[in-house]
Amino acid sequence: MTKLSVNINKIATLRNSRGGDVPNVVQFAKDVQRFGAEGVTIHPRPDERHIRYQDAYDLKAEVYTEYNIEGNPIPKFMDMVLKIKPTQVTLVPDSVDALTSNAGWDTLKHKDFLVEVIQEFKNNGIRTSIFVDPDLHQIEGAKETGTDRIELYTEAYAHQYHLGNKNGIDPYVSCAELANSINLGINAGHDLSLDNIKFFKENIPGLLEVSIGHALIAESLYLGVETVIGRYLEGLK
Ligand SMILES: CC(=O)[C@@H](O)[C@H](O)COP(=O)(O)O
Ligand SMILES: NCC(=O)COP(=O)(O)O
Repeated sequence: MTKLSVNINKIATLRNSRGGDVPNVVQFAKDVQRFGAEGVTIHPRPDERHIRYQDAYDLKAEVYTEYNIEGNPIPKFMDMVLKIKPTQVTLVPDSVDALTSNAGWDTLKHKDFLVEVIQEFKNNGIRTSIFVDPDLHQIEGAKETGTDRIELYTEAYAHQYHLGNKNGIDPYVSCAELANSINLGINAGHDLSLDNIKFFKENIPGLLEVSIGHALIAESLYLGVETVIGRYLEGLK
């Protein structure tokens, strides 16, 4: 069973573009859970360009499925996560100005830092996951950090799948097999979509959770726009 955690960053992006509260991020989180999502993911960035730190606090009361907060564990982020105590924290090595996440951790180089941060979250009862490239050395390094799970960075898979190269899955299968053999839980995310999710799920053994935002929101627009235009036309009759 693989859980679907819906990343609602894009809802905050849309809200922020008008300065008001439409769409309402908390209401959206309540609705995706009502529609069956098994988790809600947010990835607040230091400039708060989409999800704001206040959103992270406001969501705490309404996320009754798995609450996953992603981000680079800078002091401000750590402080927030330790106060909120979500189900899971996913550590992502973003630079401050990153447009979106673009690399996994170097778990060998940053081992001491990761060990310390992960221990602090685990001491507070928060499950930990670290964002990693599909590289066997990085998976072994992740195990050494004490993390409960890894999140496989799936951008490369999604790109190759889009080009028609199904063997782009191969490094992910190898990493998943290794992770399973050393008792590391497996999550995955980034650029997963309706197009590529089924093949990924079918080939990755032990996939516990996927977090999906960008494509899921774009697909929702396309799948909903016909209905909404019909309703406007009704209203304009
Ligand atoms: C870790 C990851 O792949 C996602 O959290 C992604 O970074 C979403 O963040 P943005 O919505 O800021 O692109
Ligand atoms: N952890 C990945 C995530 O939350 C969503 O990534 P994307 O679907 O917006 O690329």
